[in-house]
Amino acid sequence: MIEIKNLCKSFGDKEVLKDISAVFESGKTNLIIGQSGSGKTVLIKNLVGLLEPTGGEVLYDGRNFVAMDKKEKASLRREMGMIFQSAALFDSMTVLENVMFPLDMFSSMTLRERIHRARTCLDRVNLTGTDHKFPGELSGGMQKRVAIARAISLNPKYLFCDEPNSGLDPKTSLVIDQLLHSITHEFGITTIINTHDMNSVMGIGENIIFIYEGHKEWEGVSAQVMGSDNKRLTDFIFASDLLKKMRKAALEKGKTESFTL
Ligand SMILES: Nc1ncnc2c1ncn2[C@@H]1O[C@H](COP(=O)(O)OP(=O)(O)OP(=O)(O)O)[C@@H](O)[C@H]1O
Repeated sequence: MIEIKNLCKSFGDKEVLKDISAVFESGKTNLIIGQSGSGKTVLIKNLVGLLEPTGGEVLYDGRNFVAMDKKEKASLRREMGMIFQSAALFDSMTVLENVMFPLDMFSSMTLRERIHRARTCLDRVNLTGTDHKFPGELSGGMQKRVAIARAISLNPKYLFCDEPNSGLDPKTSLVIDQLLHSITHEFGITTIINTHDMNSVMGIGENIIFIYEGHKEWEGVSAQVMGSDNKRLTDFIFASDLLKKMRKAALEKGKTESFTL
């Protein structure tokens, strides 16, 4: 579980995160949503230590990350997996080498054990047999799955995903969402996903934090989005006329709980 308490972040006079408190539970897909520029990436960067908060606490299962020294932070970082917007794979390395990279860097496993572990992770994301391919030979969805395999190679307790569906078609995005969801449940990971994807919100939003201009405007689960009377949230989620009409029709039929995009 990750808990943030009164988190603030400013750049000079510019206040980007304003007193955000939230709990991200383990074994759940926690989503951070919000308009472009609302502060989602800055929030994730504060969580993983790429930025220092101006105020507040970040607690990893009770351990205050902000107050840790460099060595303690480095050790906690080994419990984190990260998936970036672009899959951020090493183009000159094979798929297997990419997945082995964190193991090479941070584990004391033998070569045989590292290969075995990397292959197990590739099997888990349905990429058996792609060991010797290079990222450039794979589709965008397959590259994301390699990135997921790499992110779980060290058995992370915490998984951070920045826009995991960017650049993917809706069907492939669903595959990635389902994979992240099932891995999260299977291994009891605290997963935090920064997303714009409304299918993800409705499909895997087990805990949703909606950030508006740097503050937490709303939180809930996907089944509560539809019936919410928070106008900023519904304007954001149901941005197009088509979605507004679908929401209206579903509300009229009283189908707020079962609505999916
Ligand atoms: N290093 C920085 N220095 C100054 N301002 C920054 C810095 N990083 C981010 N910001 C500002 O913080 C605000 C929030 O940015 P952030 O990248 O978190 O938005 P976002 O919600 O992730 O947007 P998007 O969905 O487009 O990625 C923006 O106004 C941005 O310009």
